[in-house]
Amino acid sequence: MRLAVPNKGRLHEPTIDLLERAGLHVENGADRKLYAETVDPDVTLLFVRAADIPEYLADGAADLGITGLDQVRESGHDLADLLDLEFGRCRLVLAVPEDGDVASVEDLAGKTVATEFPTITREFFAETGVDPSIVEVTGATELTPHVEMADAIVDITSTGTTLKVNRLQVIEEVLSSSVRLFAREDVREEPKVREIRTALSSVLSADGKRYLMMNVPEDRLEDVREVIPGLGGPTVMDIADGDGTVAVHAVVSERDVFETITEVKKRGASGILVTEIERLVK
Ligand SMILES: Nc1ncnc2c1ncn2[C@@H]1O[C@H](COP(=O)(O)OP(=O)(O)OP(=O)(O)O)[C@@H](O)[C@H]1O
Ligand SMILES: O=P(O)(O)OC[C@H]1O[C@H](OP(=O)(O)OP(=O)(O)O)[C@H](O)[C@@H]1O
Ligand SMILES: [Mg+2]
Repeated sequence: MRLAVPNKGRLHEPTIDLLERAGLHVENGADRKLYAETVDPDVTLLFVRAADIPEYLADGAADLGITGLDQVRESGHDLADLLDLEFGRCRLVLAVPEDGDVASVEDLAGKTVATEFPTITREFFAETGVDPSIVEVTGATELTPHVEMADAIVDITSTGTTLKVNRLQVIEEVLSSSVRLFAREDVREEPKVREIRTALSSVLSADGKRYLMMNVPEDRLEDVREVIPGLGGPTVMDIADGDGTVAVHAVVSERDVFETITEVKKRGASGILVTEIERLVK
């Protein structure tokens, strides 16, 4: 099974980091290598440009891929969107000069729009019934309205800084994107694909969660139970020679940890331990 991942750019590091945390350790993945083996003999990584990943999947050169939804939409390929990996969040927006004469989509009739995403942009305008000319660029799109190349742009924004610096304002959102695990439709049900999806999902489920362990006098157990927000009920275990004390383990949200500790202590808990969770398979 081949998994295509971004070879550089902002998506490379978080992708490798996620694979490592999911236990899919990358072997011999030295810089400049175009592919690498993983700890799983059945999974090979291909290092490819984020924009090319959909094509690799559609061609059958790779079975799975990690890239932005924007890239898959732009490619026009029909791929299975298996899991939102919750990074690379951005919006594709239609933006115009702050002090210009375009204030709405309708004002773009007969005008020009510059973009790195011509397919998505054409689809967007096809739905509006307005038909501007589309100029394709491969970067620095925000410059084009200032050099009379375009009247508007369709480009990525996340913090909004680049638009602001270039005195551009958003008039429409075209697409909301994030990085996802994609598969070719014909392999989506394969056991190995499910296994990889579960491993990645378990890392996301563990994010922001802590494992809480404590000793509780048996006769206070119900009081303690009441204040543990937990994922399902807590696990209660007998302690050998516990002398009326049981061990209580629970998964709680990181933001609830402080208050939970205060509350369980009040109710007689002792020996409280908090640890990080690497993965949580539901
Ligand atoms: N400012 C941003 N904030 C969040 N996500 C972004 C941002 N810019 C791009 N992305 C996401 O990252 C993907 C790849 O963008 P990035 O600029 O890292 O790679 P690239 O342009 O392909 O890199 P390179 O041109 O160096 O190969 C985009 O398709 C989008 O999904
Ligand atoms: O809203 P912001 O946080 O300012 O981010 C938006 C900018 O980020 C991306 O550019 P990138 O840094 O990838 O440069 P590139 O055009 O060279 O790919 C995108 O094309 C925008 O220009
Ligand atoms: Mg970029």
